[in-house]
Amino acid sequence: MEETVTTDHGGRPDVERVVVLGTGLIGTSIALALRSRGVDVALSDPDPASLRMAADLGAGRPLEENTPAVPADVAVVAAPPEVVPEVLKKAQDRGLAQVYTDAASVKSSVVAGAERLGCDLATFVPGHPMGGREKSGPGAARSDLFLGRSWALCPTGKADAGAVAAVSQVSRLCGADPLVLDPAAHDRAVALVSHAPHMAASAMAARLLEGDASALALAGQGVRDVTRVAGGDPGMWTAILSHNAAPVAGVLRGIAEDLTATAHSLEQAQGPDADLAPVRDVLERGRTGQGRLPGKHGAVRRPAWAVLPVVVSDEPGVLGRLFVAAGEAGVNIEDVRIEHTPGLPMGTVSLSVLPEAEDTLVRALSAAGWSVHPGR
Ligand SMILES: NC(=O)C1=CN([C@@H]2O[C@H](COP(=O)(O)OP(=O)(O)OC[C@H]3O[C@@H](n4cnc5c(N)ncnc54)[C@H](O)[C@@H]3O)[C@@H](O)[C@H]2O)C=CC1
Ligand SMILES: O=C(O)C(=O)Cc1ccc(O)cc1
Repeated sequence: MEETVTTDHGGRPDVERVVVLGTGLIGTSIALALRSRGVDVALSDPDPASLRMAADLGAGRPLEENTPAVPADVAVVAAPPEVVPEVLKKAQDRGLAQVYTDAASVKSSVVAGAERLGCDLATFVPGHPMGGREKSGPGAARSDLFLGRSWALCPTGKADAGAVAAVSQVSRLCGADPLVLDPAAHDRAVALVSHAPHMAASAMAARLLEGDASALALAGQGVRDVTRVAGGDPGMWTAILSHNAAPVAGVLRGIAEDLTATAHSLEQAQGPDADLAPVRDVLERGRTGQGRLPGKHGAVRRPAWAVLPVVVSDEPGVLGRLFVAAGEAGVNIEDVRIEHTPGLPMGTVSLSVLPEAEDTLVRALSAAGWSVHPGR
């Protein structure tokens, strides 16, 4: 059961004041996105270093200790899944907000925990933003993390319609598309599209421990794509997997069957003309499945930045000079990616800029003697 949420208030948001409890990657990213839309944000985290960093990044101001005179519109619990129910209960008891949501990657266990602790389910709309990174903490936060992503909302039957509308608006303010589904359906879906893929990536990445340095030196983009998410925090992922154990185990069994059949077929193969039908079957189904993922035809709305590769020599100060040259041309660098081939004295710095600034930057850098490669 699922439905898209049509409650769109447009214009000036009704959600004007938000409290974010947990200022790690997700909490700080939500807070930054809301701040960029003019929302007043108060922050809280038991780790003072995380809280200070989030505040320094402009994600909001620290939440005052005492009970607020006026509750915020929405409180977002962006803490590890196992503590979400208790954080929610304390927040509701303090009257921090009129409506509550969370960001945990699992939903049935959070709802069960909230029920067990006697949380008010009329004002709680469990949520899950489907944007993330393989890094933790506020230092990895980005205001555009949720742009064009789905944001699952899993209200129980007891939730007020106004609470669902308010949380839906929070998701839209972060640039995401809210999608309502029940907690069990959510957990089955994310087992397939997030949790089992994470475990499969980790299992592949664990094989890399067996490779010697020369094997790893041959690694190209393919293995990096397949293993990227394996860089996530093992503690957090163990908690996520343990809270969605049966659905994830089911998907992993299917993967294991395909891999076992593939390995068996390859072991039986006698020469290049061997019948590899089982292998081909997995490859065919894999290609069809990959094609079912939305995104290729425009579902993901990331900012359309122009990317300008600049080949630079690997020497001290070169990045500083490049950034100064861009600044002198009046061009703001939105993002930067550095690729350095070990053993070579050169590297490529890819500068992301607003499309309308690209020509100016190309002209200015070329005139100053930089090796720019637009359109690559
Ligand atoms: N990492 C990812 O890509 C995604 C994670 N999520 C979910 O978002 C939640 C937060 O994950 P991340 O931000 O990645 O983790 P993180 O490790 O970057 O941040 C978690 C923060 O929660 C704080 N925290 C711990 N106990 C707390 C408590 N009792 N009250 C308030 N804050 C507390 C920690 O001090 C830390 O700052 C998790 O439930 C996770 O399942 C959802 C979407 C994506
Ligand atoms: O890194 C990615 O591509 C992700 O999809 C990250 C992610 C991790 C955990 C979630 O609960 C949701 C999204």
